[in-house]
Amino acid sequence: MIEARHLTKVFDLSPARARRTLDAGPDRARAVREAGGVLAVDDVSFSVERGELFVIMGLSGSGKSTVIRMINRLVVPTTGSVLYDGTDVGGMTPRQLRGLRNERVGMVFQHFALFPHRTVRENAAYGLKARGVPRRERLRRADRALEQVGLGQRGGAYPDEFSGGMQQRVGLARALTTDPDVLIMDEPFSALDPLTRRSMQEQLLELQRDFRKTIIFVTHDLNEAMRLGDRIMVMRDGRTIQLGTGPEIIARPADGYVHDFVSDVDRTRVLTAAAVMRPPWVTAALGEDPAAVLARLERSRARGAYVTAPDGGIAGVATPEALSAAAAERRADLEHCLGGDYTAVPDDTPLVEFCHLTGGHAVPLAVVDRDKRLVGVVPRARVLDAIASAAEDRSEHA
Ligand SMILES: Nc1ncnc2c1ncn2[C@@H]1O[C@H](COP(=O)(O)OP(=O)(O)OP(=O)(O)O)[C@@H](O)[C@H]1O
Repeated sequence: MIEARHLTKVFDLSPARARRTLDAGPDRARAVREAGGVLAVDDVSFSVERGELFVIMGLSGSGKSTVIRMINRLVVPTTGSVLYDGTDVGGMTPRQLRGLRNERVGMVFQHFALFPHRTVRENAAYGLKARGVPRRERLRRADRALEQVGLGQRGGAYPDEFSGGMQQRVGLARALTTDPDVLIMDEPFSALDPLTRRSMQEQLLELQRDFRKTIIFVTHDLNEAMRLGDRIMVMRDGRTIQLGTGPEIIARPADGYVHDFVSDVDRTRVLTAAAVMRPPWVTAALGEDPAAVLARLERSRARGAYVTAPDGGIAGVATPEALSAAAAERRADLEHCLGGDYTAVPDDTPLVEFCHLTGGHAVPLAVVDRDKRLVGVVPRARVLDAIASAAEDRSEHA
């Protein structure tokens, strides 16, 4: 949906001089600095899929805001380009660019002004006025957006009756009224207290589950990035140092800087079942011969076989005892062997939520995908390893 190619931005030099300086030698940052400029973003490339929540994370001054401002060309890149749905934003006419900013891309900032003398509903509808949408339609859309952010009944209130978190929801509602394809959120929750922040994050995830917007979310808080991001791009000094999913970044930090950053994160909340699972030892299909499955079980010394139904979902677990009985009775399929007891969790369940479920059954915890198909298993030892390494990391950091 959005593709950024080799974005580079130099401030405080003319574009021509900036480009000459960038070409001057290998140490671009230094060359720019010596010429009196600031290399805010240096050769950053990424693409954001439709429906993805893409997080850009980095400390203050790492170039995050400059990157997102280049996406809708509020900042013009020195070199590089942005493609929006395949169209080069740099080649858009002023009119197309206005359309992009007003209708297709919504923005939410950390601080934005609500009009104190207007109701929350009117505030939420504000963005539509400039677009010439009739008043009745404006208010209807504002009500719908307020509903989406959990303020459905409060449209008649005035901003000063609202807490910081509620005001920020009004800002989000304002961005949603135009039903944009993409939402760009620049540190939207940074000014909120931790509890409110947490509840806003949950609200955003809920909104995302229901509406699947394409969201680019900027934050300097790694825990927030991990909680929200489908993928996270870590920036430092204008460059991308790592791009991946939260569990990928935790498991394999690209360098010491990212490692130091992630050692602060509570891994038990970030590591998912998918990140710690391994392939199941023995699986079987419902129509199979019990004797053959029993032979496989004995070879692997597993204590049960996960049996899948024709639709791919788990039908149950066949234990060695049930399989031997069926084999003795010369039964032709596994239908009557499904006695084994097991538990399954979705692959995106965090470790902290499933660790107590392991070890309670003869077979390891089953991990299933969205269509309830078996994708892996988590034996108890795997969980203990993951928790131990999480704890080790925390004590190292302390
Ligand atoms: N308009 C500008 N003119 C000159 N320098 C700028 C301008 N905007 C940003 N910079 C510089 O570019 C670098 C990157 O800034 P940017 O605001 O993109 O970082 P950031 O990661 O978003 O930081 P923050 O979280 O503090 O907003 C910084 O050194 C900043 O001082």
